[in-house]
Order: sequence, then structure tokens, then C-alpha cells
Amino acid sequence: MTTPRALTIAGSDSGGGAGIQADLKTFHQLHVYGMSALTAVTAQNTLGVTDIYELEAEAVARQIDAVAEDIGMDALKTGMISSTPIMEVIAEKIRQYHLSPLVVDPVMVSKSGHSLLEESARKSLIHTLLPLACLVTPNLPEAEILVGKKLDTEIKRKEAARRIVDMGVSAVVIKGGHLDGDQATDLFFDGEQFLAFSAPRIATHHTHGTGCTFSAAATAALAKGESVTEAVYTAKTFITQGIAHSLGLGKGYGPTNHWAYRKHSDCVISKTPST
Ligand SMILES: Nc1ncnc2c1ncn2[C@@H]1O[C@H](COP(=O)(O)OP(=O)(O)OP(=O)(O)O)[C@@H](O)[C@H]1O
Ligand SMILES: Cc1ncc(COP(=O)(O)O)c(N)n1
Repeated sequence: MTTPRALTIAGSDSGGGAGIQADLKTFHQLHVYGMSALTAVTAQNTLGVTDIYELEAEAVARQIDAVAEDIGMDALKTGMISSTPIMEVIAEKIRQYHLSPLVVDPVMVSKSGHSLLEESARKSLIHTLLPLACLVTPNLPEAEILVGKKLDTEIKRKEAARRIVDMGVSAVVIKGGHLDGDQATDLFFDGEQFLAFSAPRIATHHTHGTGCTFSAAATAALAKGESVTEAVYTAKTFITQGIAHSLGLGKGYGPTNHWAYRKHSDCVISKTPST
């Protein structure tokens, strides 16, 4: 069997809990060979983002060229992409090399409240990147921005999932980390079926990088040949273990534990049809 390979195109988090660092740790734990194309360097820790240094679109393009022309990949994901020129060059490279399957984590705002995507780039995310993706993984505020309305009921969230799939992506998971309730439930829709992926909500503020880790785990699972629904189940299990066994690092929103998935098996995930 050949070694599964995955590429992450995202920003660097100096604190190591989110971004490229979370993605590579996740790929590694799932026994997938990880590669990266950096879009930006952030000075960041568990308390917040102090600075963002964006790379030139050309620099992002060259990194993708280097990986695609030699090692290749079985799946890829995008994370923080702050501007339209970078978004467009990534889409161009994905089309040029026919890179797939693609998971898009539409990172917009950090847990600490810092904007990571220019407002003008939102349209470009919807029109250039989403149609190339097999899965998009917005959190609740990101889903609200994608469809332009408040999603305060399950009916509205389902309607939003339909609208997001109509944007050209094959499937969507609207993550439930920002909802209340004793279950953390993520709503999946692939144009045919709605599924609810649920786990008990863990009372913790160590949730920095949960979205990055979730989408990276789904990407790694796809690289290993899992179907999209199997990959979402793997991602949900991986992140639940990571939150349940978080490391207690930092003075703010701490990182999750990226090795918990391989060490523990005490979290029960339910996958049920949502009618
Ligand atoms: N307290 C929690 N307990 C259990 N699961 C959680 C908790 N918080 C988030 N999750 C799960 O973690 C995953 C990521 O969800 P979340 O909504 O936090 O993403 P996010 O806001 O994009 O993350 P981030 O912006 O920190 O990268 C989802 O599967 C969600 O259900
Ligand atoms: C480089 C980078 N990418 C993504 C996030 C989102 O993660 P979070 O919402 O947990 O801050 C981040 N903070 N930094």
C-alpha cells in the first residue's frame, strides 16, 4: 500500500494550536504524510492574534507547484486564506493540477475574535473555492455569513445547508461548537441526506483550533480512502478526544490534544439521520 499524502494550504499559528501546525499534527496522528503551503504567518497564542504577515500570492502558488509536481497528494484542505488574490491563485492551482478531494475550512474569525479573512474575499471564497470542494466545514457564525442570515433554529440551519450545497460544493457540515446544549451536534448535508453527528458537550475553554483539527482529520481520512460521511465521523471522533483530553496549556483558549485520538477511546459519537 502506498503512503497516504495530504496537503494543507493555511496560515501558521505560532502557538501551535490552530492553522498549519494543528493540521500537520493531525495528519501525522492519522498516519498520513503531511505537506504545507503557507498563506500567512500569524503571531498568536491562546490569548489572541497580535500580528498577521500575509504572503504574496506568488509565494503560495510556488509552494503548491513544488508539492504537486513532485510528491503529489491524495487529499488537500484549505484553512486561513485572508485575501482575494491568494484565494484566486489557490483555485487556479487546484484546477491546473486537478487536485482533489478538497476540504474547505472557511476560516473567517479566530476564537479570540480576530478577523482572519478580508470582507472582500468572502465572495471569492464562495465563487472560486467552494465549487471545487467535496466538503466545506463552516462553524455557525461562518455559515451565517455564507448565507447572510441568522441561523437560530434547526430548520434555518437545514435551509442554510441546502443553500451552501447549491453554491457548488458536494457536502457541508455546519459545526455545532458555538451552539448551546449538552450535545455538540454537527449537521451534515450532501444534497440528499441530512445526518447529525453528536457528542456530549465538554465544559472547557480549551477549544483553540478545533475547526482546523476537525477539517484536517476529515482530509486525512479522505486521503486514506474513506467516504465523505466516514471521514466526518473520523473527524468528529478525533476532535472530541482532543477536546476531552486537552492539555491545559496557555492562559486563554488552550489547544486541543492532538495525540488523544490514538491514546484514548472513551468518547461516544452518534451518527443519526436528521429528518
Ligand atoms: N465544548 C465542546 N465539546 C465537544 N465538542 C465540541 C466543543 N466545542 C466544539 N466542539 C466540536 O468541535 C468541532 C469544531 O467545532 P467549532 O464549532 O468549535 O469549530 P470552529 O469554531 O471552526 O473552531 P475554531 O474556530 O476554534 O477552529 C465540532 O465537531 C464541534 O461540535
Ligand atoms: C492560522 C490560523 N488559522 C485558523 C485559526 C482559527 O482557529 P481558532 O478559531 O480556534 O482561533 C487561527 N486562529 N489561526
